[in-house]
Amino acid sequence: MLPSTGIVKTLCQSLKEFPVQALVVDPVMVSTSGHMLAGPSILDSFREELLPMADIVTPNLKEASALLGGVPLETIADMRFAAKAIHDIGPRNVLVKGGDLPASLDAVDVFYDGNDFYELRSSRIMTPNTHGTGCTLASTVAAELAKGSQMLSAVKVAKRYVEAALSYSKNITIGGGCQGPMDHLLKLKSTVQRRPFDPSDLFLYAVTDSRMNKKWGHSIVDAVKAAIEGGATIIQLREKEVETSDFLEAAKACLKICRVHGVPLLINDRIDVALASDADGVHIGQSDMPAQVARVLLGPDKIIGVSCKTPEQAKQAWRNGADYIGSGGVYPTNTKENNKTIGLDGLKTVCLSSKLPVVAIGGIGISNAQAVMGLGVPNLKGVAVVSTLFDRECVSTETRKLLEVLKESTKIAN
Ligand SMILES: Cc1ncc(COP(=O)(O)OP(=O)(O)O)c(N)n1
Ligand SMILES: Cc1ncsc1CCOP(=O)(O)O
Repeated sequence: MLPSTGIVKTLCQSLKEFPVQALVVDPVMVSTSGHMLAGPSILDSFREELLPMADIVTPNLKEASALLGGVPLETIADMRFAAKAIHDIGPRNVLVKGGDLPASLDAVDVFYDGNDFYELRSSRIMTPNTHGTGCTLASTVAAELAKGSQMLSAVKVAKRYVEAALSYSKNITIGGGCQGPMDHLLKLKSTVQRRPFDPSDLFLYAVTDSRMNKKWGHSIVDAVKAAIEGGATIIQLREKEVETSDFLEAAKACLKICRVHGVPLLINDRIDVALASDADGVHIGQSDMPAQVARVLLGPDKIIGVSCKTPEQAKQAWRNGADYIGSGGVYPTNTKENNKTIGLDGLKTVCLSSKLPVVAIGGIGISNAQAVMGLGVPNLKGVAVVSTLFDRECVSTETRKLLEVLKESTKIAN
């Protein structure tokens, strides 16, 4: 929002003529650094025209106070009062940002949707580089809403993103002023601990199975080591029968090995284990934790894969913030009970319906991997396999053999 009465009036007129999918208003009047950016004359047009049209308004404490005629706002109870009072002006949702709440270690924001209050906490990042945080938060909310997120999810993702960007840029120096801007490009910089998700990681996707490991006397860690040795490009721990504490220990041990080899490690279904072990992400099914909730819990940097059998599910996965799709069973499988087979045609339909990279799964091995990759759809990036690698005595040899077949199939395709 630009801070001039004329512009606010023109904007409101345009919004009446051309309604938008969602209107996010950051009522820029006082910057994060405390500078006045607009005079009191703008308040009437905010209150009377713009706020009643807004899906959400995101004032900081000083702006909330100004919108309410200068009431002091110093506690979380005050912020709740302000959120309700601003909601009464007309916006559907209000987020009062408590970045400069006195005596608070956490950065606490209060979200109010007209029925319930939510206190959203994140750690306070001590940095002079806070220019642009409010605009970034509001823009991220808008971007999430455009992707189809619910309002509260969008706000949570935005808050996480701002926290991560502030933390990433807390020590950089830009210019000679006492305050600097935050750096939004953390995802593109190489200094973050894990490299960003690369769809080509899906090429040979090894998915573990505790029953198979038990049958062959392999520990999870040994099985993962062997798969990486054979050339697996990504690992998923799909451990349906282990205790949570054993799962967590195994995940931490596997993560060490995966990090050394630059191979991403994902956890099947268990967001809690992924969070506790700091694994690179999760793979979730249609009846697991919804992907948009997983995204809020895991933050913007973790990898999220979603199982999809239909174009509708694939479209939803995209809207929910998934990074890739696992699609199958392409062929019948004994590894997953009662799993519907979608065939090569079903796989192709899912691939063509989505912008996301896809990995095929289900009954895939040496004899049919080439037929799968030969489908020739650009976003089909690889195959995910369980029994072909892990229901075998020598996991590394089997992985190597499959890798050769996959490499051969890409040569043929090119
Ligand atoms: C890469 C990949 N794709 C699909 C699945 C299946 O996941 P889900 O539907 O959650 O079923 P379970 O694996 O939990 O039985 C997968 N695990 N990996
Ligand atoms: C987990 C899963 N999801 C769809 S099929 C399948 C099992 C794949 O196992 P396998 O590679 O042994 O057929």
